[in-house]
Amino acid sequence: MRFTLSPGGNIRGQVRVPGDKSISHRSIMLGALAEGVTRVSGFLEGEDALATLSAFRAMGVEIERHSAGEVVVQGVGLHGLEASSAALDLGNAGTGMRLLCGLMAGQSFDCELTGDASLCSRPMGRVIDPLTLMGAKIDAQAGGRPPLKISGGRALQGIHYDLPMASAQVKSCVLLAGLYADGRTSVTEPAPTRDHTERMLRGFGYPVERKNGVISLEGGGCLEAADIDVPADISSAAFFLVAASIAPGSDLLLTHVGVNPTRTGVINILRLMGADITLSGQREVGGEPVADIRVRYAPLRGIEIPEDQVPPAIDEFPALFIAAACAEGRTVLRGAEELRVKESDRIAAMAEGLTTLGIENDVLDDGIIIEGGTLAGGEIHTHMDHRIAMSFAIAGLRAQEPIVVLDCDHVATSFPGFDVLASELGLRISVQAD
Ligand SMILES: O=C(O)C1=C[C@@H](OP(=O)(O)O)[C@@H](O)[C@H](O)C1
Ligand SMILES: C=C(OP(=O)(O)O)C(=O)O
Repeated sequence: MRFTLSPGGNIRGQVRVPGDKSISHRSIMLGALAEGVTRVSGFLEGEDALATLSAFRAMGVEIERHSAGEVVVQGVGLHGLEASSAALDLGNAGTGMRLLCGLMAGQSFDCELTGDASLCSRPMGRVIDPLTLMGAKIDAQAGGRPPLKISGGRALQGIHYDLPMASAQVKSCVLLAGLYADGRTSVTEPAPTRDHTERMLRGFGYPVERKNGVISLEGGGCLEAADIDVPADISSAAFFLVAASIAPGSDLLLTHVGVNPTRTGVINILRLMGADITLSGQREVGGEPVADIRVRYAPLRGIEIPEDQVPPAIDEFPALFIAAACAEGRTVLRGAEELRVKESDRIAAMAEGLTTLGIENDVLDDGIIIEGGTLAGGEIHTHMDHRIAMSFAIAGLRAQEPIVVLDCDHVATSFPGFDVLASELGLRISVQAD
């Protein structure tokens, strides 16, 4: 599937984008391992979260899908999973695989985890290392890549782990393994990362402590089922925050968006660039802060992105690079080497596409320098990365000529229905089969 963007247009209206991907993965995992029935609403029916759902079904958990976004998980308790007869296929999802590694390390049975070509090229050493220290046995392919074979029946020991990189996936993996470990498991992070795992564990009645930057829990407890209302995904809303900011005449209301402070880097960065973004109706839903976000067109200027905003905006940089391309002056990003190990190398993939559109940029090991300018048209390669596809789609609003975005199938991993919603809001997008 490819997107064709006709130049111009603006973004107007009101929309609730699909559910948060991080919270959707976790709702299935913790719901499955809880005692009792967990009802999830607002679940993201994207391929990544559905792969996690299928993995737990394959391990004997009854999970019903009702009307849009309503999912009912019949918890089996921390020790109630059954061995799957086939490898568990996590598709495109780094989150699914890395969090599952932690949980599977604590089971009594062996399992194999696999995924698509993108996932099988991503580094898993970052979770294998701490899990091995805890006593797990995990065999990987060359370079610590999937497929992974995780041996069951290992006695795990609580450890303290200093995360070498700011990664919520690694933090969550270690904490989830800690549920099965003897004694206390604790982590420190080089910078705060999304804390949905900690919040949801607490919501399921499992004590998680945070003291002087050390996050810890004691193994051997149990999870009690709790209902979960998944907020709209700020990472999906981000495409429209940028789209409305760059297209004159835009005025958009994004409703019920998750605004957990570990996720709002995109709002902070856009505001530093001059964006007109206001939050209203701030409330808490199931332990997660939620708000309605209004965004109106405003001229943007280039900035040096503060490094402390990198973790809370980690998935939003492809979209933010489009904002930088449309801004007046130079934008500099450093300290973001993690972007190189996402679904694609997002620094390289974005630099390539920006160059195609005539935007000057310099690639750094850990970031990029982008000179704002005029966007031409051209053919963009997504490297099978959903966020690259949607970022170049919104670039059409400011392009001089049509943009064709090739290989857009992966958009369904995080944002099913993106093209329809974007078109309703004013993006001049059409979809063709490859
Ligand atoms: O924990 C999570 O749900 C996620 C953590 C982040 O990955 P890292 O932990 O690799 O930074 C993010 O990029 C990913 O989309 C979702
Ligand atoms: C990096 C992402 O997801 P994951 O690591 O779960 O594949 C993302 O959605 O941008």
